[in-house]
Amino acid sequence: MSSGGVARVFRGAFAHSTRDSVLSVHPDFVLGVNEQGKIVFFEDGTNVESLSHQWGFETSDIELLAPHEFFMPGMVDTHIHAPQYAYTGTHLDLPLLDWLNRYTFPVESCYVDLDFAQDIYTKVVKRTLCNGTTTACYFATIHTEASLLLGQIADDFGQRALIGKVCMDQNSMVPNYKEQTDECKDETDRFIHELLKKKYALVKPIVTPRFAISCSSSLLSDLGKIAKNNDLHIQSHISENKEEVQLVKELFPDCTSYTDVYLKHGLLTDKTVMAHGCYLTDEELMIFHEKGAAVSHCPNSNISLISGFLNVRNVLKHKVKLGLGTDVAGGYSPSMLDAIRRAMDTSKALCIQDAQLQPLSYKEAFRLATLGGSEVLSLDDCTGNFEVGKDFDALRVNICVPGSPIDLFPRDDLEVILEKFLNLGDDRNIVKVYVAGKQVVPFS
Ligand SMILES: Nc1nc2[nH]cnc2c(=O)[nH]1
Ligand SMILES: [Zn+2]
Repeated sequence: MSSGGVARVFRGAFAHSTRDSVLSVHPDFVLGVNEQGKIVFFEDGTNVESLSHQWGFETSDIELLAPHEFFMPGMVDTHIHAPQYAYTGTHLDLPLLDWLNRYTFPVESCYVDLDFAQDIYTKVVKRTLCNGTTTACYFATIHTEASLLLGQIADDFGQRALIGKVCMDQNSMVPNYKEQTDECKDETDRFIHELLKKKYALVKPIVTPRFAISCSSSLLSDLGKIAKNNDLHIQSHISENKEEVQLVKELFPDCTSYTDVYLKHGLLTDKTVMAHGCYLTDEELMIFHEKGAAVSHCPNSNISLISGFLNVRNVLKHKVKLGLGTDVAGGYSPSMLDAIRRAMDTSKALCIQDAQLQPLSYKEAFRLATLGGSEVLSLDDCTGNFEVGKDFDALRVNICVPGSPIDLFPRDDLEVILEKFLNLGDDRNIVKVYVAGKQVVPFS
């Protein structure tokens, strides 16, 4: 395409969320992307002639979408365990703490083997990208080299990612899967500095205490300081399961709540994302709000491990930032479309118990999977919707691909098409994926 600051122009249907609107649909819009992958205009299709003069492109160079196609923002998986992809879809017969000891820790300890890591990490990055995850917030394992490899693979395939080397210095059940406190702190420092040194445009480190049960107070404090000194994101788990909440109470008797454990160790900031939160009290949610910390709702995992139901309405009522996570492999699906569906199911299950509650709409679930996720990861200045100035992270969705699981009817408008895709669609319908303006699916 001609120069003048625009590299690609698309025309067709777009759907996204904005700060003011949970769903905004545009049946005929034009969007321009510059060489840096940023959106430079997003306007009504009737403005195409003036835009072509202003930006110096030929209208014949515009990529036109078919009537059964639309663009939506790429989805943000705010919580996924890359190493657990090795056993996704299996081992869902135990509650959280037994599940960790019996299945998770033994598998994660294998990532000292970089060939094994290379295979699984390549597969999880490819699988999530094909399913429309343009941004992923990953837990890796305790191994620095394998965690760096995950960063390299995400960069190679063009996925936007936060990568966490897992920190844990307590593990009585699988004692070979932990580090000494000093070693864990030093390796975390090394991981952060090595990853930052790579200068990957879209891949950054995130400080990752596994959860309060796996970490000594001294390690938690060190990690809080590392995050502060380097202005880094933080991720962990909180209040996922009742047995876990009880154990945290016993391990940290000086703390008034699970939230207080992270708060006292400097781990609750406006760049923190905590997974699950099923049993957070209103007081704890108020602390989340005050600190600007976020919750990752992982509904598939919450049901699969029989952990609990997060009341999304209550989290939103407290104005706590909220997004969705697959939580592979506690959640058996790596697809954010599944997270959207399970979030709506969970909300409806809660409505069965409490008729006063308003169920989550598909529009709200769509927002959580896109703009909400970007807010959770404090990346909403560069991704999450199609606002001018943001990176073009997008899915080109085609409802009528061969073998499509969706049937369209003549009266189906764009909102209906979107709702059908969210409820019935899959990776066959995601014909192209863009991250920061670059086409990353189909793979080159
Ligand atoms: N679902 C889940 N919860 C956790 N809590 C601590 N570690 C984990 C994990 O790997 N998965
Ligand atoms: Zn998790």
